[in-house]
Amino acid sequence: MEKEPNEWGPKAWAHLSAVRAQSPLIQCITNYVSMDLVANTLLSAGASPAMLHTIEEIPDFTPHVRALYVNVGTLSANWLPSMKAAAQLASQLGKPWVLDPVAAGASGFRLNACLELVQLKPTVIRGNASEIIALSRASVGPTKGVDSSHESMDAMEAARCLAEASGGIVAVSGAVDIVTDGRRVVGAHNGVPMMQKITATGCSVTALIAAFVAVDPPHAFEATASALSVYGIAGEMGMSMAKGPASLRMHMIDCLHGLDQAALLSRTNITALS
Ligand SMILES: Nc1ncnc2c1ncn2[C@@H]1O[C@H](COP(=O)(O)OP(=O)(O)OP(=O)(O)O)[C@@H](O)[C@H]1O
Ligand SMILES: Cc1ncsc1CCO
Ligand SMILES: [Mg+2]
Repeated sequence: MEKEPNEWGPKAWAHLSAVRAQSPLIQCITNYVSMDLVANTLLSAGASPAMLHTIEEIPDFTPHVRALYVNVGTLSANWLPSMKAAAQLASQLGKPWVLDPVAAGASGFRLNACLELVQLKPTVIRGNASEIIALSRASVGPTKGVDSSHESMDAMEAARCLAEASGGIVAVSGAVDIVTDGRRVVGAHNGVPMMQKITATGCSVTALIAAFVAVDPPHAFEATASALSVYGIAGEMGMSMAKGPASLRMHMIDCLHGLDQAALLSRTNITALS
């Protein structure tokens, strides 16, 4: 899609600059597969990650974080109470929290866990198309597990419904990243297909959304679209040096760390979809 010059480049730069200046502390209750890439993505963006998940620590630690990130990727029954307790406390304290409903439709247990977490009013939910469709319909179904079997555009209506039902922002990643608050819908057109061949890039962009929302809680919609675009730009710039998924992973971290204003302003590609 042709890029239109608009106000999104400066917004994305303002968010990234604020993360770099403030280094917000982000509590991450995330899956085992993603912990390393999530922490490195947050650090390279300028945020401060902490992977604390045991329930005993939540009353002391969660009040000090700027945002909470909950990801159900390697869910087990003994982790769910921590996720709920941290989400509940974050909500009570007026802190943003962000949900990644990995493989939401893979089992009844996982779907119910995600629906219970949605009841705790996440500021943002970011999933791939299959995850957002499963969550919006509250249905367990044929699934490719953590990967999507739908295009992001197929999930636009599901995303809008879920945003209305949850009262938060919903983002669907894919070739076009869709962001909606139930009324407005924008698409972020950055990124490269090879990002799907690196495990936990989705988990990592959700964590980046938490960092961007942490520095601008009143504008969670804008912060979410900005984070998706910035991560996509790191992918585009990294791809020009990469030989495959493993080196793209490394170059993306470097590019996110080094991303400057000129590159960001010229590459940010966010457009209205409704
Ligand atoms: N076809 C594509 N073109 C460009 N960028 C893409 C494409 N598909 C995915 N991406 C980007 O890759 C990142 C991960 O999105 P994806 O939809 O693969 O997440 P996911 O399925 O939740 O991944 P994971 O579960 O492995 O963390 C996002 O930043 C997204 O914008
Ligand atoms: C592969 C995988 N399995 C559970 S979580 C995860 C990381 C990508 O979502
Ligand atoms: Mg995912």
